[in-house]
Amino acid sequence: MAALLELHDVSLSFRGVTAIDALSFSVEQGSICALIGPNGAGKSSLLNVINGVYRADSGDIVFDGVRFEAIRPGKAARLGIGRTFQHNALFRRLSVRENVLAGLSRLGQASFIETIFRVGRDAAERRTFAARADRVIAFLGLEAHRDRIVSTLPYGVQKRVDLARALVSEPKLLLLDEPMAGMNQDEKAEMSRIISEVNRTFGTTIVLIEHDVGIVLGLARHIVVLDYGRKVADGAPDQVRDDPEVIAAYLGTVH
Ligand SMILES: Nc1ncnc2c1ncn2[C@@H]1O[C@H](COP(=O)(O)OP(=O)(O)OP(=O)(O)O)[C@@H](O)[C@H]1O
Repeated sequence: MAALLELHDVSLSFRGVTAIDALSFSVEQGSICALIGPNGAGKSSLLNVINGVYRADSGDIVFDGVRFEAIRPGKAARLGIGRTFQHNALFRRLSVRENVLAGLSRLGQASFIETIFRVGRDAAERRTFAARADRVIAFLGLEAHRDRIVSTLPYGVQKRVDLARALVSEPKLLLLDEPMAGMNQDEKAEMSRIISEVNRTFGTTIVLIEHDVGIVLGLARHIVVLDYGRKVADGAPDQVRDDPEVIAAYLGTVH
């Protein structure tokens, strides 16, 4: 299958500290790719470069046939790059539905406020967006929580709301920054099942950061291992698991 995402020699540093060091790899259309590596390896920075939150110092990215050196986050979203964050960036005082609708605000004609509060100019757009939000809410099993205020929900449910908000724009590429952080084993298994189902049902290509190697080996078809911003390994789970450099750099250390 063709690559949906290609990184070519991407580098990024913060005041002389190298976060990403001449990194190149590709992610196949329709696959689940996991980024693993110790704290500070550059994983979150890399997601930030791909969706335009950070600007790389050098190198370029090809996404769905479009080559860019830097991109604005809004443009990345419109091209089909969706994103969740390591620490939920949800609107805590708004309902689940309003948060999911917020994921559509960059796509329509209406303003952000008009989109989440379902008021304003374009009634047809409002109806389409509301139907899309409700479909994603149902798909992720969030119906019972639809009108509840996000801050009142358990953490595991909030992580699902974050995923719903990213998914509602129907991204081609979904970047998930530690979607299972802080979860117990049952919640991780449930989130892992949901991520697989999103991938299977919608064909969404997924790049995710996850520290639990057991989960990663079961979920991802492709694993990229980073250490000090460099690529240590890149391949199928079996290859990566048996790579001596990976064992030394990551699997051998307790995270
Ligand atoms: N905004 C920033 N300003 C300065 N330095 C930063 C910034 N973001 C990241 N860094 C530095 O870049 C390096 C890579 O950090 P990054 O957060 O990308 O790693 P990570 O692999 O995601 O780590 P973790 O697993 O802890 O989330 C680290 O040295 C970090 O301190």
